[in-house]
Amino acid sequence: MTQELTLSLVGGGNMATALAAGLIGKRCAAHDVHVIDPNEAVRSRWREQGTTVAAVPDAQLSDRRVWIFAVKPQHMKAVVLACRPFLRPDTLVISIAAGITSGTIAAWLGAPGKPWTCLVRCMPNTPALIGAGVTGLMAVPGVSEDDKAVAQQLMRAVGEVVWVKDDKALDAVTALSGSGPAYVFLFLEALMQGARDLGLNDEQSRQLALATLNGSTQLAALSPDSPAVLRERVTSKGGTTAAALAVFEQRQFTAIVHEAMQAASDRAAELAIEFAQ
Ligand SMILES: NC(=O)C1=CN([C@@H]2O[C@H](COP(=O)(O)OP(=O)(O)OC[C@H]3O[C@@H](n4cnc5c(N)ncnc54)[C@H](O)[C@@H]3O)[C@@H](O)[C@H]2O)C=CC1
Ligand SMILES: O=C(O)[C@@H]1CCC=N1
Repeated sequence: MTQELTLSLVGGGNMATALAAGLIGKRCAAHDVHVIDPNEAVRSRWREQGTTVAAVPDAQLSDRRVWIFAVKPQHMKAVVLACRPFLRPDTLVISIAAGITSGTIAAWLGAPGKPWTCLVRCMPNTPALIGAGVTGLMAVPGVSEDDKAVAQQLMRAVGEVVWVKDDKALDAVTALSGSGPAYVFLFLEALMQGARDLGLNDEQSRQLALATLNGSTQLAALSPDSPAVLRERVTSKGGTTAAALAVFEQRQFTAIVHEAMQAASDRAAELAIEFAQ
């Protein structure tokens, strides 16, 4: 364990669970994690893991080094304001909520004209559950190097990290790697369905589709060549791949992906406005 951190996890749902899978045992002990969640079933799950739990924040948590806010964007304002009385001026706050800007959160936590400076916005993704996540991070102006290092250390426990410069870039991260696992799962589902339609059984479809995605992404990561070059090497003139790619092109696959990512990024910007008031 590089550094034992005391942590308050506000919201104990899907993403918090994925983060905790990597953090507990690596960056903090289970008993150093306190989960705040109004849902008793959620609390019970965390209790079984050895964390402490509560339905609401309280003063006993004031000495926690880091508070991670992992509630839905629509709950962020009420939850942040409810927690604010229990934060010390040097408490590092990490928000993983999509959209809600660092400026908005810093204003909720700070005093008029004096926004909170111990704040890092992060956009992790669910492969964190198996230590294969990637997290985009951005720090507000004035954040200390120590706080940035702590945030990075936490997120490194569940995968790779990429720092970006502002909220707009973090919305782009959201559209790529935050939401991205869902795009990949959709593609995987489509490949498996296509294989079944061509006569393969469920197990064969699953094994072949997963190994294809896995092998191709590993090859792309390790190869000095671009994805376009790797794609061309699969594509024989007049062959099967060319026939398939012609359909992708005709149906404007690249444009669809582009449009989908734009929609995700636009939605992040909308959430920022919708739930900032
Ligand atoms: N699921 C994902 O892939 C990712 C989610 N996020 C962000 O993480 C946040 C949480 O998302 P999920 O974990 O998917 O949602 P979720 O619905 O699984 O978890 C949210 C949790 O917050 C709890 N909650 C509701 N009101 C609360 C309150 N007043 N105090 C404390 N806890 C409260 C709920 O009971 C629930 O357990 C969102 O803001 C989302 O944008 C970020 C990256 C990826
Ligand atoms: O769908 C969402 O809004 C969240 C943010 C990124 C992944 N899930």
